[in-house]
Amino acid sequence: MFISRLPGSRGTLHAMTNIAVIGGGRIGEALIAGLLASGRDPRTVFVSEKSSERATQLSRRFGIRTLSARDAAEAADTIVVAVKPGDVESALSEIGDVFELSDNDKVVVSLAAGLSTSWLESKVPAGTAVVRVMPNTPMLVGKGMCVVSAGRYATDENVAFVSELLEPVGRVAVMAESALDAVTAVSGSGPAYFFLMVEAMVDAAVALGLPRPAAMELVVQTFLGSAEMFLAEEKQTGTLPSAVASELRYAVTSPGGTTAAALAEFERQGFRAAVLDALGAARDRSVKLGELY
Ligand SMILES: NC(=O)C1=CN([C@@H]2O[C@H](COP(=O)(O)OP(=O)(O)OC[C@H]3O[C@@H](n4cnc5c(N)ncnc54)[C@H](O)[C@@H]3O)[C@@H](O)[C@H]2O)C=CC1
Ligand SMILES: O=C(O)[C@@H]1CCC=N1
Repeated sequence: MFISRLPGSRGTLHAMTNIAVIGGGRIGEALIAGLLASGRDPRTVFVSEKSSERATQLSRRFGIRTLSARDAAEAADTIVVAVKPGDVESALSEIGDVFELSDNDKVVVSLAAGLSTSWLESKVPAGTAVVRVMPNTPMLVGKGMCVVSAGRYATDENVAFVSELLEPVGRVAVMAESALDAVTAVSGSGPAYFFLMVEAMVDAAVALGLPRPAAMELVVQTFLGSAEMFLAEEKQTGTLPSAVASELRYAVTSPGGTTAAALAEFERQGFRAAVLDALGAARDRSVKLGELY
């Protein structure tokens, strides 16, 4: 069910592949920025964006062409749909006849939360290869987490192709589609939980009398360094068991010390229960989004 690859193991398969990104919003931009920062030729990326102001911004920022959804899809082998779930149907209808007219097999990659591959397949000509991906915004800096699931007509080659296309923007895992609602709750929405924690800690630090810029530096560097410790462990041992989190936490927690006092307060305030309920709510919302359209 789970094949995970570290970034950096990319091949050359995608050097010449044209990619159409339909929807140049936050996640579309993160993908484009990550792909270009990794060395992809801007002439191989097209964006279609409803807002002309946004389209101009993207084209200026990245030196890529902005086209209509139909023209972008026609020019590309890989069509990435990066619009809100409620806009996916109309975006796909705009490119409808491109599949029939084209002599190459195009792959449709949906980044939309909640929408199943079977629903997506019902909006494109029968037999079209559809791959569902749950990305996250750290793609912007090449540190994304993308989980890839194959639709009914997507071959192993299609999945390998899409995985390789995404490797330059972070880590890629292949999972069964049944996992994707939970994945969305964990890694798709996850950056927002982290940013909330940063905000909360910075505000708390200010309440303790630290200047806000210093508080921000302390918090961000602490999280960055802590995350790097996991990577160091993985590099050293080749695995990342969840017990590593406990061990690293124990190493900070002196008996009767400051950390133990803080952790006891987190437990008293129901921190773990809040996390459990929050991720459950995100998972349920993803399921619901799939039923809405
Ligand atoms: N923002 C995030 O962190 C993540 C978002 N996603 C998924 O990515 C999709 C996009 O989300 P965001 O980028 O946050 O939304 P967004 O609202 O920032 O971007 C969507 C963009 O699509 C454009 N658009 C709408 N219909 C269009 C059409 N027919 N043709 C061309 N452009 C069109 C809009 O003008 C807008 O700029 C959603 O389906 C969401 O579930 C998935 C993972 C993470
Ligand atoms: O909030 C959302 O619906 C999207 C999907 C995952 C992250 N952002």
